[in-house]
Amino acid sequence: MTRRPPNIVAVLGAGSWGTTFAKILADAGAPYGTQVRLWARREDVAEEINTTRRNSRYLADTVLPENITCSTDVAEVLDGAELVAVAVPAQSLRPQLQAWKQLLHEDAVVVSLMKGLEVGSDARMSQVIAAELELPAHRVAVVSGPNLALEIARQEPTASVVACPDEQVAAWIAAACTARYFRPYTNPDVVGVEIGGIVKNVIALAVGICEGKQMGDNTKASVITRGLAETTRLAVALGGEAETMAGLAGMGDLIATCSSPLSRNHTAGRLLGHGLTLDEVTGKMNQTAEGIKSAQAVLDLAGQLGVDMPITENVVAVLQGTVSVHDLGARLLSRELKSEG
Ligand SMILES: NC(=O)C1=CN([C@@H]2O[C@H](COP(=O)(O)OP(=O)(O)OC[C@H]3O[C@@H](n4cnc5c(N)ncnc54)[C@H](O)[C@@H]3O)[C@@H](O)[C@H]2O)C=CC1
Ligand SMILES: O=C(CO)COP(=O)(O)O
Repeated sequence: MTRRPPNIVAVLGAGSWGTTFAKILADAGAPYGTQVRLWARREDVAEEINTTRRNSRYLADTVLPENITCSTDVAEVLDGAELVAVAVPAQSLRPQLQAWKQLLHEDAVVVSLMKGLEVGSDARMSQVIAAELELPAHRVAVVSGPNLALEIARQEPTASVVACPDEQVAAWIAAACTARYFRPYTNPDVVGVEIGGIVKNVIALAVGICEGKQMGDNTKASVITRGLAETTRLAVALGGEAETMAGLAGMGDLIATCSSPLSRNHTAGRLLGHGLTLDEVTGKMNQTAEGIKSAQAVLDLAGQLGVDMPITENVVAVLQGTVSVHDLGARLLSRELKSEG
């Protein structure tokens, strides 16, 4: 039996992706009377959305649908929500979940929109959500793909992936976020989909550094392709599918992030390549570039599993200041010769 669309959905986090995903859910749910409730940390953001239908700090040119309301009161936002999507910076997630736990609807499905790995535990966001909220696997899902928020807010067509081990739940979420400009596919491979989204941020830092150093398209294509190879090795070692890495959440997201000036990770890399320090880069960007913090966690995880991730290793060394951006290209090329596979 097909499950009816959710009456109420909640989106926690009113940054660029949370606000854009709220718009997708609102456009998708409008014919069914779905109400979308967005949680913002800041009162001025909530007030602006409710009174002007805009979130000018993150999505200057977008008018949000009428069936979105925004509040700083998370209890109000979660009340009765059957579907809850979360888009806060990865490193800030765990401490917030305890406060949300008691407020969650008893059957709610929680969807991670985040693309980061937790520093310290090396946990994926779906793992943090399942552990802290004590949810079974069929009530935790991930949405990931080539999804630059600003393009989607402008309603430029894109595809994405909804990952959940329960295929009916994945199909229910996919239906709830299918809009004229947003086409989700389903995939039971949560590990692969999530790892694709996490590691592409680290590879985008490397590509950005190469671009900042005026290196050309051959260099960038080489880093992207070998970046996909190391992402695939990590995903497979964790139990994910190599096939997922050839899809939207793997190659698709990697291409979008490594080629777009809209990507914060790509931009951060480019600024590093121009010679700015890490502090100068983070000071200049007032948005989340997850790869900066996740890179070390990715490398730790790879180390535990005995997975070779040379690009990630070099990005971490640049971020730590032990390798100069001037030496990155040469370091990537001077590795021992081996077969491509
Ligand atoms: N922007 C994009 O195009 C996409 C972003 N993502 C992922 O979505 C997640 C969120 O990213 P964005 O919305 O882009 O970030 P953002 O920087 O645009 O917004 C982050 C939001 O989290 C809030 N926030 C910041 N620190 C917080 C804290 N300590 N506690 C609670 N809330 C806090 C901010 O007020 C803001 O509302 C990231 O994991 C990112 O990788 C995924 C797909 C696309
Ligand atoms: O995940 C994204 C596109 O799919 C957004 O990338 P950035 O976080 O680098 O902007």
